[in-house]
Amino acid sequence: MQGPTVRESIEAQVAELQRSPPDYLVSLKPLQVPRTALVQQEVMYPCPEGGKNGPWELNLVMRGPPGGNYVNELPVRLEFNKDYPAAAPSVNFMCIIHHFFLNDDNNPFPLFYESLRGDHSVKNILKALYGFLTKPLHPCPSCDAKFLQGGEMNAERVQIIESYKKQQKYPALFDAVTGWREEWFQPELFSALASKSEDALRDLLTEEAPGVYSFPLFREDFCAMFLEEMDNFYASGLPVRRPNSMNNYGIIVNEIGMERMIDVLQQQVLQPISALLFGEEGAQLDRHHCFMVQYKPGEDLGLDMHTDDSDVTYNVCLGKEFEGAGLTFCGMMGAADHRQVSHVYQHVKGRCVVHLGRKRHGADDITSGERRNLIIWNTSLNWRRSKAYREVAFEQEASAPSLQCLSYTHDRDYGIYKKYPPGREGFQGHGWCPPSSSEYPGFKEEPWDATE
Ligand SMILES: O=C(O)CCC(=O)C(=O)O
Ligand SMILES: [Fe+2]
Repeated sequence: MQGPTVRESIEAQVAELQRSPPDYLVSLKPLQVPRTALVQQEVMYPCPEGGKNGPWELNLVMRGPPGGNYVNELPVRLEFNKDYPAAAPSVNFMCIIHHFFLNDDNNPFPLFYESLRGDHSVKNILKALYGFLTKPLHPCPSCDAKFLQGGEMNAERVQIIESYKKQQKYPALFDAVTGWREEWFQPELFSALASKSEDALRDLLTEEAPGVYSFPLFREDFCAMFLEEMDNFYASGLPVRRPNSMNNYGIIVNEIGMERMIDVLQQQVLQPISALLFGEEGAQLDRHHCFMVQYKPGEDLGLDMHTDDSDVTYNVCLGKEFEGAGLTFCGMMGAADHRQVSHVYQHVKGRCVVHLGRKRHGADDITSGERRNLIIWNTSLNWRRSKAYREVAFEQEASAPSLQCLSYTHDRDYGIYKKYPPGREGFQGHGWCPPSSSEYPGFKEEPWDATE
């Protein structure tokens, strides 16, 4: 007689947990086969139907102890493979969390897995995770202090979100249980998604340039409502987290309570489009960084050429009225034409542009009015683990870069061609691009001490 399969043994544990969940478990989804699997360091997709040999993923939501620093709902994913239970599942926090014992990818330090002492039952892992949210993994004065510091950062973030709950103008924008309303979307997009037809979706996509697509996303009244909510947050006086070091204006919407709502948008709307357009990078979107940028004369005007720390980027224009502010695209990071201009996209309110994060792009200066765009940087766990992601090959550039594609934050030859924008002179001499093996014939590096 055969014993239970790995899958059956995990499912039996899930059923038991559903029957008698610990207090800290908020919800537990059924075990499922992920969209992608990593085979021999390459992303393979889709996972074999039925998932007889794994991998499997278990998605759950839990919280830390009452009165502690992790009282918010925390989505967690456990990834199992066929070597379970000998091999522990990998644990991923699928959300923003500040915790000293998590690495940059939100995976617990190896010490966490050691603390399981070989007991890889789901129940024991959840118990250990609850402990992880309660006390330092490694008690010593230095770790105690860093654990507390991470915890306080987390609690401060949660506190801002909680305070804003009472002041939201449009609570529907934060209600991930009801989710995204049909009337917020451009009707043709909603119908294409509802039909689940790839052809219908494809018909809505305009290829603006190689690897750059646009499609109708939000209705104008939704854009207006969203902007009103952002202005309402600014007026609340609560601290605003800026999108990145290059933006003095704008806001990370995941920091004001929209993170779970963006999860829903990612899975219901962005995922099918990404899978259609970008078979590897977009096959399985797992996490996101979502923010609104804003530009107007007298404030930030545009954004230097760059690549995003995103696998698939969605960028939708919310308004208001403006002139200038094109989005200039160049080549893919590492490609011979990385710094050759490819296309200048003109934003249209409600319309979304989608591209790989590794496509070099920059926002041209606005000349009048005000522009606000909502940007979603999507990342894929398996794509980031793959060899293709980790080992970017840099080809030799064929010729000098297009002037529009030069980046003062990235390039070693910016000053050879252009004057640094006022206040940005300090970047001179700090560029890394192109790497020395990729220089075009006749490449000249700007000197460290050149002034203008
Ligand atoms: O302003 C835009 O439309 C693009 C901004 C952007 O590329 C970014 O924030 O990464
Ligand atoms: Fe960008």
